[in-house]
Amino acid sequence: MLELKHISYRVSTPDGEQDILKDISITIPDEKLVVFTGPNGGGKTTMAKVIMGLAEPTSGQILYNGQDITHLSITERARLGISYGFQQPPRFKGITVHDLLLLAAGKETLTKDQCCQYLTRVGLCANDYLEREVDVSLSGGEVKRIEIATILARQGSLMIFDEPEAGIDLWSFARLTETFEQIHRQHRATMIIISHQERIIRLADEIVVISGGQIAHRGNTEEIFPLILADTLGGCPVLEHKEVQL
Ligand SMILES: Nc1ncnc2c1ncn2[C@@H]1O[C@H](COP(=O)(O)OP(=O)(O)OP(=O)(O)O)[C@@H](O)[C@H]1O
Repeated sequence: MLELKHISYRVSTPDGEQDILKDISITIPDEKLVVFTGPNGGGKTTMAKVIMGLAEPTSGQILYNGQDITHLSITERARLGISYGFQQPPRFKGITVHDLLLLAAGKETLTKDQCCQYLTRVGLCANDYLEREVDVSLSGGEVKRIEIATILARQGSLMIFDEPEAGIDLWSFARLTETFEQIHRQHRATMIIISHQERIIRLADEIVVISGGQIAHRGNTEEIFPLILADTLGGCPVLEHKEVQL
């Protein structure tokens, strides 16, 4: 179980202090699939980074399976089974896809068949990719899919995916959503997926709408979808009282 208690995250900007996360408390039970969604800049990625240890909260506490992990390093959290797939994954010159899968799986060897199983889940063929370097020669969508494959290879207990749909073609996306469904059905891990994609949102046990650094809404698909659909007009205080000529 993951528990965030009164988490705040404040940064200094040229315009002064800015509260990116404001007193967020949430409990995510084991084996649930929870989707964080909401408007751009709402604080979703920051939440994920705080959970993974990439950003230290200004105040509050994070518990994982009862253990206080607030001040643990990324490596220590990874050892506890927490893994995070970046919105924009890094590239590793000189490291092949096979090396990365091996590192992620924490094993001395992986057969081609095993690598193939992870890569197929994200729509990649081991024959084409295993010996390729994870460098600038790969497209954004390829790097993204390789990173997701490494998270699958890690087999952690809490997997956080940051916009897994970004840059991924429809065919690979369909396979990926099936993979999320399968992990969920087989109770293999807790998943937090940051997403704007209806198909992923519909997989969730719970949808958490994060806006303005706070949890704006929480609920299941039936409760949250109408709210998302009704809130498509947005709002801009500058334009509020003016007719815009386009
Ligand atoms: N270190 C920082 N310094 C200044 N501003 C920051 C910092 N980190 C995050 N922000 C700001 O905090 C807000 C929330 O960012 P975050 O990336 O968490 O949003 P998000 O909900 O994931 O957005 P998106 O849907 O666009 O990915 C944004 O306005 C961002 O510019």
